[in-house]
Amino acid sequence: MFRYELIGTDGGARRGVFHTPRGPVRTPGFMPVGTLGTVKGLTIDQVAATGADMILGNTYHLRLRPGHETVAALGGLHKMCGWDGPILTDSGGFQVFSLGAINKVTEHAATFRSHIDGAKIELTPEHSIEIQQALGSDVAMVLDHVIALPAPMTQVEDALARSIRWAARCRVAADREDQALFAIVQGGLDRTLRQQCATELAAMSFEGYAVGGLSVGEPPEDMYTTTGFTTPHLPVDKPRYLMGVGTPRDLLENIARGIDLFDCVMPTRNGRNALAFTDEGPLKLRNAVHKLDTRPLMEDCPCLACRHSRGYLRHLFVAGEMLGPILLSHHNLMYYGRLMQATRDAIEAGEFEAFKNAKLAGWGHEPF
Ligand SMILES: CC(C)(C)OC(=O)NCc1c[nH]c2nc(N)[nH]c(=O)c12
Ligand SMILES: [Zn+2]
Repeated sequence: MFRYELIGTDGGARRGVFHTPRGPVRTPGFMPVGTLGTVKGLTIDQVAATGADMILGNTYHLRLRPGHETVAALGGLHKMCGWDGPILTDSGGFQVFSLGAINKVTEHAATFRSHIDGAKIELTPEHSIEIQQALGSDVAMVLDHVIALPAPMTQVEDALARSIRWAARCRVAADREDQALFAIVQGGLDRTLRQQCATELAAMSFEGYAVGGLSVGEPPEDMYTTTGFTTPHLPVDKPRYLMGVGTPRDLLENIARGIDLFDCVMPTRNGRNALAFTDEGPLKLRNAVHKLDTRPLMEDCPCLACRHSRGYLRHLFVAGEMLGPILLSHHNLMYYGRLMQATRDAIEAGEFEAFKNAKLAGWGHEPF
């Protein structure tokens, strides 16, 4: 049902394919975020046109609205959204700790109040799996205890140990052959904790391994170092997924350290806010400098925005037209999708290092 095929490597970078019942996921690959069953502002066909093989949904959000039973009644997440490719759902671990009015975490569950109607919800590892099975995603994530960094080492260790126990409970509860289960490595920025956690989870059998608890605002170099000493302790024959990451630079630096999959709201959220990703670095399109610029964002980009001038895109944002966020979201996802395609080609050609350095030079120092 699920198999990761390693096609080749170039230094620490891996070229592979993650085979799923709903089709192959080419790696390195980027997953557009479709939190509430929609990649905000784009039709599912426009998302497919960006080259995405797998999209992400969120257990926490869909559990609150419209509810996992409603999604199931509408035929499941694929049918409801009209996406027949692979879907990965996050377990709620991150969202509960970053969105939910968290009351308490016990060994049994993370209990929180809905940010929509204040309803009290008890998210146990078993309930998270139950929701993901009702949504019918192809890849489910274990429920992890995510804590904001920086945090005292005792807290990091306590959350890590609970995350491992919860991962074991998710493994027991997950009984759908057609749904893969990915584990999540936590441990802050600590080498020993990260390696211990990776080793322990690798000894349990999961179809893939995520690195969580990063992209937290720590300096990018600390994230890269942490990824670098974590991935060597993960199975070679399973995909590695760095959650919630990141900028174009983050993607290439982490691919160089053995990461295969990414998800991030950056391209879509920044697209809605008039920031365009290009090979010369990000452009803020509300800036008056673009007012009379007849050039597209990028000459060779096949997206819906690049049929127009920068001046027109600026006008749409200044006028508050809904087309602005739609066009720029499409461009940014196309940019990430084409960056991943070019990366896969560079790894196959054994030219990844030179490719990465050329991209970094073009981007300059992003203000992220
Ligand atoms: C900012 C803090 C440190 C809270 O977490 C992260 O940025 N962590 C990255 C992240 C994104 N999505 C996730 N989903 C889950 N289940 N667990 C995670 O750690 C993450
Ligand atoms: Zn474009």
